[in-house]
Amino acid sequence: MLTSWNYRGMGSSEAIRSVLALVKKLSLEGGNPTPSKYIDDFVSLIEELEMADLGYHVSVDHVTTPSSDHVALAVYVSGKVDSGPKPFRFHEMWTKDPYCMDVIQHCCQTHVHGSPSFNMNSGLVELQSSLRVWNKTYFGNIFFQIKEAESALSSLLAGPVSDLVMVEIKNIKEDILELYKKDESNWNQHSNTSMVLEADNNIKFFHSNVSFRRRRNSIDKIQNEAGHTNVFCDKNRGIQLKEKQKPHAALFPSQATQNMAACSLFQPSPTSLLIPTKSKSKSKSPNHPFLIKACSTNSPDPSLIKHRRPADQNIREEARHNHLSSNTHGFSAKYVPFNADPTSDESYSLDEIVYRSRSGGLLDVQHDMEALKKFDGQYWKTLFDSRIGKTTWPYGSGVWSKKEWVLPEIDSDHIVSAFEGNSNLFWAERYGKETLGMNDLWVKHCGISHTGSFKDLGMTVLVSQVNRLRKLNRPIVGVGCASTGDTSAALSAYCAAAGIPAIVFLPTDRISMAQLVQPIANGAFVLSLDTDFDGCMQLIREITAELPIYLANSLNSLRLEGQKTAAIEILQQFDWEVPDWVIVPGGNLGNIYAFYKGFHMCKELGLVDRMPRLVCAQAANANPLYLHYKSGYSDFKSVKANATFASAIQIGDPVSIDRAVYALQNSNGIVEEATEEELMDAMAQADLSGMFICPHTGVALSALIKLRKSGVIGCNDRTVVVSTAHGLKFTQSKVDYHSKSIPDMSCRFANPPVQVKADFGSVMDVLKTYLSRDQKH
Ligand SMILES: N[C@@H](CCOP(=O)(O)O)C(=O)O
Repeated sequence: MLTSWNYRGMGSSEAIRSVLALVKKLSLEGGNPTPSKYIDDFVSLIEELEMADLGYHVSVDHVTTPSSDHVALAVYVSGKVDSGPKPFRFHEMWTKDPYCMDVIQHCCQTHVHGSPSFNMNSGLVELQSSLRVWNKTYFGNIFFQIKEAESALSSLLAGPVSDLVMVEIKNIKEDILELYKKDESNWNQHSNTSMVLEADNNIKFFHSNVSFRRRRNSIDKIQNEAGHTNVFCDKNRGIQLKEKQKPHAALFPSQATQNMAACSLFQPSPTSLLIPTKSKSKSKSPNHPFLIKACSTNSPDPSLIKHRRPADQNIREEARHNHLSSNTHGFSAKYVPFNADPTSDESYSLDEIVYRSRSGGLLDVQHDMEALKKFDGQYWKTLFDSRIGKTTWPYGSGVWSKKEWVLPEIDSDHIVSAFEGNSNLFWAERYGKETLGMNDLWVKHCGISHTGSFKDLGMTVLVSQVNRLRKLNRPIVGVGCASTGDTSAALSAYCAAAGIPAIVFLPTDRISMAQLVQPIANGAFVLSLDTDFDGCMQLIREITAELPIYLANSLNSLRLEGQKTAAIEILQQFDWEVPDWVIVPGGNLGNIYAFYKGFHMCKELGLVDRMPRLVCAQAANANPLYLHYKSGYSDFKSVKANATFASAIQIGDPVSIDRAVYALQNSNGIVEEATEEELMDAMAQADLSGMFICPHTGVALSALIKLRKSGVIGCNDRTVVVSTAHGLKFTQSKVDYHSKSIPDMSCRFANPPVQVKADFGSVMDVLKTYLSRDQKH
């Protein structure tokens, strides 16, 4: 051992401490020794030690002439150094772990047969050894546990990735995160201990140690998303980090670095940090392969980036590489006649271009439920939950996170998605309480979406299938739809994203300016037709029968496969608890069936045990379903739809009437209607509570108001109102309402702007009036 012995009493090893004790004794006896006197004393101390027979042999090989209060010594210590039992030290970090309390409680409860002091003493003795054992097993092998988990993860990632494997991957990643947390506590504890032991005793030693560690652990290059590395070298200091962040985190990982680790576990993080290895030091600094890993500056460790997407790959290619699109469980779906006789064997591949059954009826997408049922409800819930909010292609989408239930056979490579879905479920606290006396009212904001309406959910599916068919060289020259504004906006955007021509038929002057400009901006071929939606729908059906233009209206049952995911999402957002009521505005009536189908699948596959009751809400000016419902679903008669502020549901001959009736009959459903005044008041009143809804959502809220008044919906019923489009698409109707320019409408909740002269007195006057009025309220 080479050491520098400070005769004023500083040292570090056990042997030297023993020597120091004797030196101090000597000092007390003989006064403060001078350096030269000290050398003699030291030699005799060594002899004393020898004679004391402490179980080890100590000898001084060389002593320099002291030039300061430090003397260089070569001290040999051999034999067993018995420093006595290691003192028990209670670690603060233990208290942060819930299992620690179990250990403590167990030890406190086991000794109940002696006197209280005996019990306490026995408990403490046992606690001491139990905590030691627990600490060793729990914190002692984290490094190996991390290694094991990582290698399990690597093998899983290297093999074909099935859905079960994905769940396993997720679990392992979560385990690794937990281990990192433990590791962090462990090293925080150790850093504190080191500080107490070393820093207070030897500040210089501590700082030189820290400087060494800082140099060794500093970041010398940062790899960006494109795989390029920025090197930060400073000749004077060796290696220096230019970024604002200092690399202290590398010494003992902080919460921030843990969060970054978490980030990099689940998704490629924009920047990977590479730390140079200076030596195979015995540093206790933990080695975090996902975040910070030692690697040579010149030859980066390839394993460092094994979980990151290579720089020249995008998320779609990454999915391809990881076989994320493989349908290893053989899930499948086909078209069958809607509500078909179970004995019918009529069916079509989803790759066929077919919109009607042989008898001219509607079609439905039927999934192989037996294949899906091989996995229980818990499996599906876990799988769907694991995909929320990621950027993994294509599961980051609320629709494609349920891919197995939507289009199981499509290759992820063919999917056209804007990561739609995952829309906000808004707790309408104030509106619910003040307007309806309800405390569990929710608004599912499907309009907070890529093109501002729920149509995105269906359109991603339809355009993806078209994309696939075109890749399979099927002769599809474009995709067309008739629209009241939202379908055309969604179709145009998704087609533009995929480079597929979109053709939209719009009724002149019947859609909002915002809705009209959407397909125009997205490059669709826009036909403004002098008819209503029903006229446009009739025309597009005829045209698509003649030309190889794929029909994108919800007559095409593919659309509903995407739309049904909104229902699954609601359940998911309630942690798989079923609401009592779901209220959906209805026009062409595909959506009410889509909601039914989503809820029904969740029940059939064991994710939930019941269905909510459905309510379909129509504008009184376009109410064919309401009239049909009132007639007890006898003969359906289409109507001439009159102008309504809820222009997107101004439809008199809904394509999906049979689907809607089926959905309502099988969910103990109700149909309600709303006059123009009711729907506009409901919209304005909801807006005054902080929403900004579309008139169609106003129709749904009017239905709710009526059902609350009649007592059908109870004050504690958990109720979800589906908001179908973004309010910003319908600003003109709001402007008309708030400027009270709608004939025969009192506009009770209008809040028109006040014109005021731009001088202090005038502004004060109007404010005084306003504020005193406010106080009276
Ligand atoms: N409200 C729709 C009308 C068309 O309905 P769809 O279900 O066939 O898309 C629209 O926004 O165009």
